Amino acid sequence: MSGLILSHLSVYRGPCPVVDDVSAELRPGEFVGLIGPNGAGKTTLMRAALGLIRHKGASSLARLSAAERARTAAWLPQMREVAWPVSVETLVGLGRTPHLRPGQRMGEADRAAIARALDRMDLAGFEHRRATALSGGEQARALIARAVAQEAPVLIADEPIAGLDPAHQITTMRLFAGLAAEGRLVVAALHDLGLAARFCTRLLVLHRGRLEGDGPPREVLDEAMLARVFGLRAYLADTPEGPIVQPVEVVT
Ligand SMILES: Nc1ncnc2c1ncn2[C@@H]1O[C@H](COP(=O)(O)OP(=O)(O)OP(=O)(O)O)[C@@H](O)[C@H]1O
Repeated sequence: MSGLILSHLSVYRGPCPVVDDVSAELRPGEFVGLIGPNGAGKTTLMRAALGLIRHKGASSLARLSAAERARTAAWLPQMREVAWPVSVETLVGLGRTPHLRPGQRMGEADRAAIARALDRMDLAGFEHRRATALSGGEQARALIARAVAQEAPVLIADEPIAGLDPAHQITTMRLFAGLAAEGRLVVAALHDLGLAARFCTRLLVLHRGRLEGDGPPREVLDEAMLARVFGLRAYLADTPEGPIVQPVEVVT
């Protein structure tokens, strides 16, 4: 299975880097949470890692041809609006495109991958619904299902649980942790520090474009970092269910 190696990755917007010299080796089997305040550079870092925008330094994914990259990495962008009035099954089926030759019809394996992804995102029974007629959270789940149906070795997701209800946030985080446990690399930008701490195996902290922390959640999420990077005071505890990180107050 593939990982992702970032080497001195920088992205400039004008004279200023919004991603500044980021290096990291992300391995198969990891569920990596990319955390940082608004504007820290998370989306820009992921897009550069995928080779979607100009950057300096290197990303192992950006070096692949477009066809190889589509088979290697599934990408779930931040914007979740579905524009086409197709069925949910057709939408999720688009995730299989990298596996098909031009003009090739989907086969049994593709249909099974679509059914698995629908089931994992709690969308069984939605197959024939029009995607544009789903609620915002249901559309978000259908788009996650499309990315999951790709069954690529790497899944990169920008705020995948934004807009989902609490139960579906947890099931999605559990699904991503399960995909990582199967040997895939999952990278997700996340704002919910509590869920990131509980489900991710590793957190990368981005602050003003720079990597300010990298390691297991309970090593990375300490009082000093939360105050400095997020301007937060949080309740931190270890429980049999995993770590609890609950923001309590803004540090002024
Ligand atoms: N096309 C662009 N042109 C100029 N500046 C940009 C562009 N896209 C992003 N930026 C700037 O780059 C910085 C990083 O943006 P980015 O979207 O990567 O942040 P983010 O960490 O994903 O934020 P959020 O949590 O709000 O989604 C921000 O200051 C943003 O204003």
